[in-house]
Amino acid sequence: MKTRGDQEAGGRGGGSRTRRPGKPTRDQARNAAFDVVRAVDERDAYANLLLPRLLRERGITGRDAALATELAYGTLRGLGTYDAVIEMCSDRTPDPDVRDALRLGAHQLLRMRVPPHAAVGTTVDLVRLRIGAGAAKFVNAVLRRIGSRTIEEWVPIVAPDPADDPVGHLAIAHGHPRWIVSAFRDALGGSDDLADLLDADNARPLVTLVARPGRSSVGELEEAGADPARYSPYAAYLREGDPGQIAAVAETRAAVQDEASQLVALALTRVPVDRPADDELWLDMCAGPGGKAGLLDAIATYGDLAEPTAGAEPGACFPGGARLVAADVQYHRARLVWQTTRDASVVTADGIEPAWRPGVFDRVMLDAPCTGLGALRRRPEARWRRDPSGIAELGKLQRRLLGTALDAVRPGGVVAYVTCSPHLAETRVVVDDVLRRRDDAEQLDARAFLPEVDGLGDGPHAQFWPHRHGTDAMFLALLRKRP
Ligand SMILES: C[S@@+](CC[C@H](N)C(=O)[O-])C[C@H]1O[C@@H](n2cnc3c(N)ncnc32)[C@H](O)[C@@H]1O
Repeated sequence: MKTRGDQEAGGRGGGSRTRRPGKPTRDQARNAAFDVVRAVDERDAYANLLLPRLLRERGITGRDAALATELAYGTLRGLGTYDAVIEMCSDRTPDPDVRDALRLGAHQLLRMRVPPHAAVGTTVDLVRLRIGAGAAKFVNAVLRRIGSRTIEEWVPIVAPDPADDPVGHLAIAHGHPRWIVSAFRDALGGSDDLADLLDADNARPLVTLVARPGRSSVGELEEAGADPARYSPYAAYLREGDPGQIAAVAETRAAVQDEASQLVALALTRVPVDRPADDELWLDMCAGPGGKAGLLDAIATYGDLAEPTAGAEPGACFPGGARLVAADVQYHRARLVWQTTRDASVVTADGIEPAWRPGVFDRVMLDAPCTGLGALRRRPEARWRRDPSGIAELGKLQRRLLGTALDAVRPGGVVAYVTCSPHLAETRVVVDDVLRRRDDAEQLDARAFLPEVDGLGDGPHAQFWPHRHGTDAMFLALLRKRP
């Protein structure tokens, strides 16, 4: 694979080298994608924030914008796989900017339908202009080697043998860090769809909208071009177009919200709590930026206006008239909640040093701070930024917050413990630990409050999955304070 001749052509070696970051090339899409990949690598930029800005500023639209997006996001998702192939095809460690260009070229060669001569030629042109002639020669040589095989041929060469190391193999084959593959395998609990999950994580999620009841309707979103969703009675899928252009979204009567986020909030409102609805007091304890609070606020006020779902308990639709308090420890996030909700009382408050008296709430939503491993498909680079070292610290915070959430509900009241992560150390282990230490709470079968959704696991909690439900991998446990 590696030849000595490449050594001279490689990396920084000699030749005229000009570095002109941001200098436009005629290939605007590749230029923008390169800038995004560089910014993510060099200064921890967020691709999903930077790319739309670059496209706007440079007037890149239509097919070019779609190409830039696929190039940047696909390259970032597949970094682990591409780096393994690049290493096999290079005789030296490329400088960071050269490596980013190689990653971009590798993505085109291995996962896009770009003809090989175009993938190599355009990447070499970009490197010549942006980095230098010596680097361009090196990139040309490495990309030609990469293009000599398909991704299916490369994987068995660069990945561990699946028989010896199935997790290591999947990590390289599906572009995920090994520790995340291992955490997903544990959370799936022996089912054989781990590769499907990793594939789903590599696909761009559908834009899902929520029509907040009493303020908007799925019908209104359908008129704006969305399709009714699979599970949530308040959700609609927007297959194309900018959600910000929809009047209901612009007026915060509707919003972009993953379907599982809607369903976990809805499940909390469906648990009977044996108190007149208009006496009920609800708390969203970690509410920022306000997605779930926006839906809870509307249901608390107007009620669950959807047709009762087949299999739902009679009277399971909340009739409305309750009050919601929404809290977040960060002032700027509490402000976002205030902008999203209409009737809720919003406070900046620390859930572990409660600003409220114990035992006053009927329903508490605890959407706990977590690793966010369940939403990796939303941020292409996120999987490479996370590391497992924070999980123990987060676990301590999650346990304390769940303890104070249980303290906050009155006997007979209910707590929804939610994470946007399927990692067992953030989900079942936290719930089991907290319940083991106290005898005033019990776990309900959360699946019973989501009769419209199957495949949520063995219970009593409910675990959503991107490959099964098309949602984020959201976890829900429902805990009742014993009367
Ligand atoms: C997963 S996010 C919540 C997302 C939100 N429920 C939604 O649907 O938009 C977790 C939130 O918890 C907040 N948080 C972290 N520690 C907290 C604490 N001790 N008390 C209250 N909020 C906290 C964070 O600021 C963050 O906004």
